[in-house]
Order: sequence, then structure tokens, then C-alpha cells
Amino acid sequence: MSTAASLSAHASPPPVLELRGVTVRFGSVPALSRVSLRLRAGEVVCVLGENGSGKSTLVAVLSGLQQPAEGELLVDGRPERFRSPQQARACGIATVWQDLAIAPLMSVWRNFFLGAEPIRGVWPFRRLDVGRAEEITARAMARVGVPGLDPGQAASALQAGERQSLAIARALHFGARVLVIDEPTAPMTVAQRALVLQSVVAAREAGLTVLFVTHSPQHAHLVGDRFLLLGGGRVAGDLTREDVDVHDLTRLVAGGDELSQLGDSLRAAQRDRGTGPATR
Ligand SMILES: Nc1ncnc2c1ncn2[C@@H]1O[C@H](COP(=O)(O)OP(=O)(O)OP(=O)(O)O)[C@@H](O)[C@H]1O
Repeated sequence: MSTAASLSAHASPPPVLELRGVTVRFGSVPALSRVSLRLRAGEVVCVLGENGSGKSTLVAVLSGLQQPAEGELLVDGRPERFRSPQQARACGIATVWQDLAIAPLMSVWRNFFLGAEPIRGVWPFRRLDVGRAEEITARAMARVGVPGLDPGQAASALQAGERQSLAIARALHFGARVLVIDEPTAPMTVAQRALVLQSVVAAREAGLTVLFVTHSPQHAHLVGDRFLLLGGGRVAGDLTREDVDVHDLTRLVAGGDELSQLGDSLRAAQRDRGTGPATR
């Protein structure tokens, strides 16, 4: 094997999704400032930060709702420019929004398929295969930790966590590769919150990459492999599970200045160890 061929054979695959120096401004206010991040296959990266730190703007960029003023977005190492959420979806990026738009009067299975329902028979005798649609929906929901759900019931009967699970199950079923989840800030029971976390774990087990935006360091530490800390629209820290325990993470998210200082010293330490990412 030639040197070049052996190098490429051993090169690690590019990140599934990468941002390089992304800046978003609203008027003169930068909501994101030169943000770089890399999402690798099968990892859960949690995004944490105070109100106004840029979390929603980051979600908007990744989901094609907001185009950056500067910087690059790469999918599998290829530069992409999302001009709409459809383009992000076509690249396998599914976003589960806080305030999910569901059709409350339609059944759970109808909401699951939304236009992609299984059909049986041949034209002109084509029929919607309701039995199969219900079976697929029930199986997909069980996979994300909601077993025994009646897929025929109205979606309005679902609680907040179950609605998130439905959206995650849908993304899994329809072949998303990256799941961007904006955890609802609205009050939820512990059981409903647990469902969202369970769905995150199920997505990772299915090999998906997950970017999980949460206000809770405790939730982040339960499911995350890495923690991206935003402060004032900048990446103030990019930490692994080995870097921080849940108490450190909680303290860091609560204290902005300390967070940036710790982020700086951790990045310096990573550079010294040669383990840090090149662009941060
Ligand atoms: N459409 C907009 N027009 C003007 N400024 C905006 C807009 N959206 C966000 N901003 C500003 O950009 C900054 C980042 O906001 P963003 O909503 O991304 O933060 P966040 O971390 O998601 O906050 P929260 O946790 O409160 O949702 C804030 O200063 C916010 O006021």
C-alpha cells in the first residue's frame, strides 16, 4: 500500500456535522460568535448555557432556520449551506423543537407518518394500511421507551414528554442521522422528563448523533458524552465526561466567569495533551 493510501485508510472519518467559526448577528448583536463544534457519529453532545447564551440560535443554524453571517457548516466533511429546514432534513438532520407542532385532533399514528403513510394494494385499489401504520408506530414508540401506547388515540392525549418521544421515534424511523433536541423548559413531571432522556439514549443506541440542548446540568450529565458550554454566544467550554462530574458541571453552568476561565484552562490542558480539537 502506498503511503498516501495507508494514511487515508487510517484517517478517522470526518465529523458527521461540524461548525467552523460560525457567527450569527441580529442587528449589531452577535447571538453566536465564531462558534466551532464537531459532532461525531454516535455521540451525545449536550449544550448548556444561561438564558440568552445562544442555544436556540445554534439550534436554528443546525436546522436550517438561520443562516450564519460568517463561518462554515460541514456534513461528513462537505461544506453545506442550509437555506431551509427541508435542506437540513435532506442531509439527515432532524430537529425536535421544544414546542412541538402536532396535530392534536389527529391520531398518534397519523402524526407519526404525516404524509408518508404505508399504502397497500395496487392502483386503483390502493388503500391506506392503517393496521400496519399503527403497528409501526407502536413499535417505534416502544423503542424510545413508551411501550403499550395506543397509536389510535388522539395526539392531544399525549403528555409533553410523550410528544417529544413521538418526534424522536419519528426521526429514528425515517432515517435521521443527527438529532437536534431542544428540551422543553415548560414544567414536566419527573416521569415525562425521564421519557425525553430515555429517547436520547435510544437514539444513541441506534447509532445516531445527538445534540441535546438542555437547561439542566443534571440531565446533561445523565446522558451526555460531551458538554458544550455557551456563554455570551461563544463556546466557553467543550468538556468530556472525564473532565467533569455532575457537581462541577452544575457549578460551571451557574457561574459565567468561572466557566470561561475553566474553559480556557481545560482547552490549554487539552492542547498540551494533544487531545484537543484543532478549531476551538
Ligand atoms: N430574532 C432575534 N432578534 C434579535 N435578537 C435575538 C433574536 N433571537 C435571539 N436574539 C438574541 O440573541 C442572543 C441569543 O439568544 P438565544 O435565544 O439563542 O439564547 P438561548 O441561550 O437560547 O436563550 P434561552 O435559554 O432564554 O432560550 C440573545 O441576546 C437574544 O436576545
